[in-house]
Amino acid sequence: MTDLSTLWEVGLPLAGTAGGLGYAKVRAPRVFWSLVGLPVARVRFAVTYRSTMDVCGLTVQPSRLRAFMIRNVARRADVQPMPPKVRRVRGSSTGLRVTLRLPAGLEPSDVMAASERLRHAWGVHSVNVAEVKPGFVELRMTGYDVLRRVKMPRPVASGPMTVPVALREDGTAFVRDYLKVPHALTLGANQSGKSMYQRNLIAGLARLRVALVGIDCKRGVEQQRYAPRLSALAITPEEASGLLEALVEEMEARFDLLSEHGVSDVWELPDGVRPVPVVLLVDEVAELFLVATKKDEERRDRMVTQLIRLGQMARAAGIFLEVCGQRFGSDLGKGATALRAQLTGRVVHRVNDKQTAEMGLGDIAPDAVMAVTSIPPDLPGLAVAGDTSGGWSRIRTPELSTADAAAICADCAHLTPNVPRLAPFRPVVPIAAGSGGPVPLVKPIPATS
Ligand SMILES: Nc1ncnc2c1ncn2[C@@H]1O[C@H](COP(=O)(O)OP(=O)(O)OP(=O)(O)O)[C@@H](O)[C@H]1O
Repeated sequence: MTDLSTLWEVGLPLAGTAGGLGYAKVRAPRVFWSLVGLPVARVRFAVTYRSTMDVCGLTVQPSRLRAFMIRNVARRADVQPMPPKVRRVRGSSTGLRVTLRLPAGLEPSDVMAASERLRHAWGVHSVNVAEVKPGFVELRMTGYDVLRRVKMPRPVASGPMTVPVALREDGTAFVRDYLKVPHALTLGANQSGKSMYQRNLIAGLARLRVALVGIDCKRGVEQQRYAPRLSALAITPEEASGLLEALVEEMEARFDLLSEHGVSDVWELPDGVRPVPVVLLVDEVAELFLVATKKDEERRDRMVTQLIRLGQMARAAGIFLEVCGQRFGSDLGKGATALRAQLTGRVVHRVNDKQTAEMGLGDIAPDAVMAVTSIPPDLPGLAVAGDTSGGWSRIRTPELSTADAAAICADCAHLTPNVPRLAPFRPVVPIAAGSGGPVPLVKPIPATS
């Protein structure tokens, strides 16, 4: 009887705890990592650090002076190879971050090359290595697959033109910063998650003091719902041509303004004079390249030339491009590769062939092409983001419904600037579906241009 009651008193709570942890591991990996994974990883790291670095080839022989000190001051006969010095260890709800000071003879690429071995040695989901400053690297370990269920970290970077759009596999936010990377291209096959990416971007941009301009030649099926927050929208190639012409005129007028004030960038202008930044969102860029007649061909050539001009010069005038499509190669027609070269931020979702992955990343981050071809179809929204530094990372957007994105645009409608040159393209605000009435009227704030 006593045995039975002891078993009941001790076994039941133990079984409950084990069951709870097993449930948390699957359903709430963040909680499981914080309660179990992180303490275990910390201990494992502390106990095995030196031997792991040794077997991973990340140790160097100490300098002669140091070897002399070890022998004569510390009175140790054997002089062991030294691993990088651990400067800081920080745990988080997604992983563990360790800052290392590299000894002479080791460089960040040595640690990057060993990241897969380190991951296995410490039993974590991934190890990403980032150079934080010369001589220092940060090991960003994640305890579980953070991209399976995306939860954006807080606080995230902020700035006048920064939008957190997705989560990186190292647990940090992937931030679209237009001042660092002014123009970008997003590629992906059908159902790969391009629209979700655009939705997150628009929802973030809607809250900033920027003019959003849309070109969606699929008759506006994607962008029409964001109309309350759009300063201009074109839904046919004819309208797109006129809108691009107006944008180029706007850019030229802004250059006149820069020249009047003797500055080379809108951000150098005084606050009261600076024109509002403009972000042009082009959905399914291939639609702009399609031609049926000779007349269409002329219009296409004009539009592509205008887009290339914007790509080459508009950054200084505060006009940024965000282009999206399924493919973007020379097969689209004249000017496609010249335009692509201007779009230096790249996000490539699952694609149908290696060639498309190469179109997206081959010219800026060749190592990332393989990563794109291995994106599984059961993880829509997973993408590879690269930039001209050659660096790349896997990212995934949080889920955001079209209704929620449209509601954010409607809530932020009062932030919609009226850019006079783009006024003829101002979209008609549609009746909100199911609301039984119109969405709040747009209250334009006067443009300063
Ligand atoms: N980050 C994500 N997390 C979860 N589900 C996602 C994510 N991104 C996309 N999805 C889902 O995948 C499906 C396709 O997404 P989306 O419409 O964004 O793809 P797309 O590339 O724009 O497709 P298409 O070109 O056919 O319009 C949708 O059902 C969407 O809900």
